[in-house]
Amino acid sequence: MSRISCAAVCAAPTLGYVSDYDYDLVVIGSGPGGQKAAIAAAKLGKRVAIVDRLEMVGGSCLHTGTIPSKTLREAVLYLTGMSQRELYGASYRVKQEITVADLLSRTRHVIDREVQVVRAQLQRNHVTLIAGTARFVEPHVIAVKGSGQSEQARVSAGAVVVATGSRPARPAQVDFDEARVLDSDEILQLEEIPSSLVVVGAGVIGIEYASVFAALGTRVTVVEQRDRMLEFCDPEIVESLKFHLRDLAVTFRFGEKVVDVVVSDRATVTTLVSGKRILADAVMYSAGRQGLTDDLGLENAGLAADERGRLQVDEHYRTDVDHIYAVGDVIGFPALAATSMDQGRLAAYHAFGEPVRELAELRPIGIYTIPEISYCGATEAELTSAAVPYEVGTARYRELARGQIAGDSHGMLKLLVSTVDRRLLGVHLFGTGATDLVHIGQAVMGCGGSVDYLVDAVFNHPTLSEVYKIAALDATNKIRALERFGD
Ligand SMILES: Cc1cc2nc3c(=O)[nH]c(=O)nc-3n(C[C@H](O)[C@H](O)[C@H](O)COP(=O)(O)OP(=O)(O)OC[C@H]3O[C@@H](n4cnc5c(N)ncnc54)[C@H](O)[C@@H]3O)c2cc1C
Ligand SMILES: NC(=O)c1ccc[n+]([C@@H]2O[C@H](COP(=O)([O-])OP(=O)(O)OC[C@H]3O[C@@H](n4cnc5c(N)ncnc54)[C@H](O)[C@@H]3O)[C@@H](O)[C@H]2O)c1
Repeated sequence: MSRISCAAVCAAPTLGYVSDYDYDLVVIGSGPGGQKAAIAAAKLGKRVAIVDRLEMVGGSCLHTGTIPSKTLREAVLYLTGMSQRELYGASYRVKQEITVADLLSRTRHVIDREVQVVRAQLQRNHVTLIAGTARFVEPHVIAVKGSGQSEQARVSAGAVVVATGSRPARPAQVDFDEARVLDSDEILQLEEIPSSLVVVGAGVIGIEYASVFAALGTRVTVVEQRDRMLEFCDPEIVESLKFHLRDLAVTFRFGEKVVDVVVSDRATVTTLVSGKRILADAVMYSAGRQGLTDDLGLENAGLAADERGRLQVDEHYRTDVDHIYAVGDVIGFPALAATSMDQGRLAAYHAFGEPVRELAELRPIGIYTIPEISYCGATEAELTSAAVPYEVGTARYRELARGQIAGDSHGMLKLLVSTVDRRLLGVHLFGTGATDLVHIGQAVMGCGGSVDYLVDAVFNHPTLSEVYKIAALDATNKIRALERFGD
């Protein structure tokens, strides 16, 4: 175990209190939640340490989750030539035989660069990085074990932020062999691209990976116990995604549950409750995640996790023990890198009495399937059940010059607009750049803007952003027609 000290380590607290503890704050876990908690406290002049295994600096977000999966997607889009096929024809490829090495070299490069960024940020904010695995021995005392499993350090802390993240849930009856039967954290270790793959669980992780492998030419079967997938999204957009995935030879088995997976050195057979058997090169489980609290010694801190390893917190991310906070995946929903970062920052502010504003309620969802999906605000189903009258404005990328230039004819935007006061209530996107474009709608809605702003604003041409203007015109044309009918 090593302790990587930073220049001018341990700046004295500036807020007028002197602590007997080694650190004012110790953060356990260096993922997005932990990083932002540590830096926020350091910016307040606190003495901060963050504990994680050296090879995990940046968290599972950086090593097995968000960043590698998004980089893999980008590599697949580029090498398969998929996003250019509308322009150059169905047989267009940048590389004929794509190997795991081709894909992983890009992923490795991005991870290495990002680790450097995280370490540099911690260093320049004078956060001490303690390498190892942390465990509570007392509510204010944390023992750190190195790779040899022996205790290497003991540190005391005025406040603690637990940001230990999550791991994939693994059903006990399935024999994960790290070669053909894998969970979603292990999928990046595949030695070759499978020609067929069973994905168990059609949550966000399952569907993102299903679309990446389908784009690579793998025959994918998705098994999902519920009757539908991504039920929180706009059903029309989910239908469009399913259409695209089926077109890439994805088979969906909804309302089906896996009972058994048998593996040999050549293949796997997945058996469903209905009796169906699916032969495939590999199986990936993406059937939910479990908070990482098993070995944290929570009992020594006066805490307990629920059956899914999660810690309960109040609105300030404080656990039942006043000086211990928890953020990120370890507190469960929404379990996103996006939200974990802000939770970390807010927890640190609260711990040191810094005034905070609550996070804006309006939060975007981004799903990096191929094509991607993103939305913000209300869905049609929510507005209908709340009896809020609205009109829909729709625009398709194929109507945009930029859509033609980019070779995306299937992309679309749906705007949901109040017919009472013309406020924007929801935006739903499908296609190229959806996860970026959503922020235009988010900003307008966040400022209480109306559809008229989008009609009157001048947009750069040719851009995909113009999709907002066309959808806004569509919505206002419909509203006007109805109003005229009313007169
Ligand atoms: C495949 C996949 C794709 C995803 N895609 C997205 C996406 O596109 N957008 C998005 O917003 N979110 C996405 N997520 C979710 C996102 O990755 C997580 O929400 C985020 O990483 C949670 O951050 P965290 O701070 O809770 O910690 P994590 O990133 O989970 O990191 C926790 C860290 O704590 C460390 N740790 C654990 N126990 C200890 C201990 N006892 N001592 C010391 N250190 C410890 C671990 O080593 C790890 O480094 C994805 C997740 C997966 C799995
Ligand atoms: N783009 C993003 O924002 C992004 C990307 C990936 C992951 N994430 C986050 O990661 C978290 C975990 O995602 P996830 O997809 O693993 O979990 P999930 O809980 O969302 O989905 C798991 C799915 O597996 C199904 N399932 C469970 N057991 C099954 C069985 N035996 N047979 C068939 N189906 C089964 C469940 O019904 C469920 O639909 C989510 O909270 C998500 O927000 C976010």
